[in-house]
Amino acid sequence: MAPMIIQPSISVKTLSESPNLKSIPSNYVNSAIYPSDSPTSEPHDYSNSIPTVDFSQLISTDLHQRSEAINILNKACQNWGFFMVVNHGIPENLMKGVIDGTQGFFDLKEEEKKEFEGKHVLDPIRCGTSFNISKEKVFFWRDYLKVFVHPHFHSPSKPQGYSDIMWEYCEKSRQVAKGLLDGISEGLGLEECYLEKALDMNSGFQIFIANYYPRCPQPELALGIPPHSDHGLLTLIIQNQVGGLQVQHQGKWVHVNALPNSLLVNTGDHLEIFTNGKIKSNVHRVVVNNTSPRISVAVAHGPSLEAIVSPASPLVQSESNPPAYMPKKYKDYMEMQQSNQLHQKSILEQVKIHRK
Ligand SMILES: O=C(O)CCC(=O)C(=O)O
Ligand SMILES: [Fe+2]
Repeated sequence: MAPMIIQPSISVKTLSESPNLKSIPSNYVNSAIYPSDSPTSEPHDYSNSIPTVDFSQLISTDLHQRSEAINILNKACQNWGFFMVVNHGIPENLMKGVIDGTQGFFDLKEEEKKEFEGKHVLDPIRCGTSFNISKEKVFFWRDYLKVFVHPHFHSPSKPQGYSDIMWEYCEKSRQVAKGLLDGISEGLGLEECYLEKALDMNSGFQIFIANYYPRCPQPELALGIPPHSDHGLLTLIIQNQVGGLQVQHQGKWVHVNALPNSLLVNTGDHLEIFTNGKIKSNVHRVVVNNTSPRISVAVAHGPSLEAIVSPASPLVQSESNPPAYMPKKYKDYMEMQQSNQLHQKSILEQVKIHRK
């Protein structure tokens, strides 16, 4: 008998909890549509070479230590677009609290979660399943909650205590993102605060994305999130000890084995635009498994939604290195990414200037 088709009006968490689910519905089979994206292509074992940035060195008053950390950070951005951050100062129990609160959110009843469903991609609180079910033919094995947390803080009213913990975590996460962006600015030969000022980071857009990837009976056929890049500047990710994130490096998939209590950091499309391609946004995906549900929280940091972003003028030269991206309002870019299908760097391609 052909597997049933399920319209995802319910969460994939609820679907995965249905008794005797031995196979996935056919409209979750990603391998049919994107065979090259499918998790069966073996990840490359580069995991031990993922760069690590020591945040305490980056903010050290010892100039030698700081310049060494800036060097590691900038190489990581240019060669990988991905790195782990240790000694970041975010308390372990706060990170655990965020993950526990997120579990509590996804454990709410379907009717309770419906309250936070949202209608439009610019609604400040939105939960759902897959990425964009109105555009997708095949769905992803993932439920999400997306909340705008800066410059105006929003949060779902349930579960109890989640809002406070989200607020505290997002504040701390912004401090780490600022330290990293200052270091990136300096590494590019700009003033430390150049990027912060140019992109009006005091009103910077910060979004809290909680992801739930349930156990999957046929993990080799499904995907948690397809290969994509994030829209902002930097995304900071934590997870519940369960792996699944893979990053693309030199054309190969690398499985991320996170160091305990580290933050996982991705470069986003706006860092690529701002640096005129010197730093590329990282392409990553999430694979699922048959044994343990995975929870991740990705907090993305971007320019002000009103900022019109183009390559930074000190990083372009009209003759040798002309601007390679068209100016675009960040809000319009974000809206475009969220309203389409998520696939590779398809939105960035639309602002790229192709010269002959
Ligand atoms: O779950 C993860 O580790 C990554 C999630 C992700 O890529 C995203 O939310 O954009
Ligand atoms: Fe992502």
